[in-house]
Amino acid sequence: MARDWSKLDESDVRVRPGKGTRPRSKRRPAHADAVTAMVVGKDRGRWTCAVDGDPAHLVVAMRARELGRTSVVIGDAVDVVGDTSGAVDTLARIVRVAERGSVLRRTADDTDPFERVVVANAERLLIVCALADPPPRQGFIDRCLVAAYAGGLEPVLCLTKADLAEPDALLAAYADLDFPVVVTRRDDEPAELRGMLAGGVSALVGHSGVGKSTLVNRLVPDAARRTGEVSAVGKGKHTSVTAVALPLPGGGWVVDTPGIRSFGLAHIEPDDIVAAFPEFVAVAEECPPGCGHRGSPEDPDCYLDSVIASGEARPGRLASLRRLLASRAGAEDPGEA
Ligand SMILES: Nc1nc2c(ncn2[C@@H]2O[C@H](COP(=O)(O)OP(=O)(O)OP(=O)(O)O)[C@@H](O)[C@H]2O)c(=O)[nH]1
Ligand SMILES: [Zn+2]
Repeated sequence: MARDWSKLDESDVRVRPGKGTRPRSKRRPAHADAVTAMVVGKDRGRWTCAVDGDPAHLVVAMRARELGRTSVVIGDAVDVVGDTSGAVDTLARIVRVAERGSVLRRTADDTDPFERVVVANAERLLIVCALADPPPRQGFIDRCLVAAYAGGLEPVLCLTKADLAEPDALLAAYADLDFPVVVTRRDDEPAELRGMLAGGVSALVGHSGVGKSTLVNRLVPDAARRTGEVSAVGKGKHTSVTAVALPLPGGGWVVDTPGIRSFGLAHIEPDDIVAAFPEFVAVAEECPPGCGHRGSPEDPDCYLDSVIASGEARPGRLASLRRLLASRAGAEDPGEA
């Protein structure tokens, strides 16, 4: 997703053919007065941006014409010009979008064949999964992990409804993956989770009914009001909010992603997943070209097993890695994740 901004600035140069001795191009100032902001809401061609990341300084902006159809999503770091006071009925302009540090893509579906980025620059992906009601689905968690690792986000697994079932079996299933797991229940303060989410942007995913709203309302005391506010600023109230970043009282943001039921994994290469398992990276380069690293029977010449044989990695790590590779390949849980 790296963009070359020097190139993009050249779209500022307007060439007028056939005007005699007039200068054939005019270089506009490169928006020296721009302020930087984080996109926290998106609704029908209007973006809500927090100037300098300040949740109290929200500005509604449109996309400057020179950006064309450049994608601008929640979490993007943007440069904004024009009236950036945030006063009612003002409209600023987004003139630049910074290179993204991480991306979360939703999967293509019937209404849109492209895997679009829904959240940019999130530090972590909070995978919310109920221990019961609805029953946990490991296939879903695995696909979320693939999306997180490949997109450059740190996964955090949040197991909810601990009053209904024990977390032991799920904890065991992920013990080899070395990412943080937190267990919550509605009648407990989510203090540990609060600590994990402090600072940076956390994107939240989970099936309907797992307790995301319950959690968000706990973490962001005025979440309901803010959701309305962000969608209402400047344009009147709309209901079609796709994703919204909500400020955490202790700093940082949570992004709920309603409607995101699965992630786009089609563009992900096996090596993108291996990259999240440092002890296998070097050896993976010795595999035959195009190796999917899944071992027999899919990749009988895969070299990763040698790391286990030499004792440099735990067998559980390779098993977990291969489970994720299978998940990416759609071997498990095909269709909806
Ligand atoms: N027993 C129990 N029920 C819970 C817990 N957390 C949430 N629930 C219940 O589970 C149901 C779904 O919770 P929500 O917070 O609405 O779930 P959600 O993930 O936001 O669901 P959607 O809005 O459909 O995406 C509600 O009836 C909650 O009261 C919990 O820790 N224990
Ligand atoms: Zn291999």
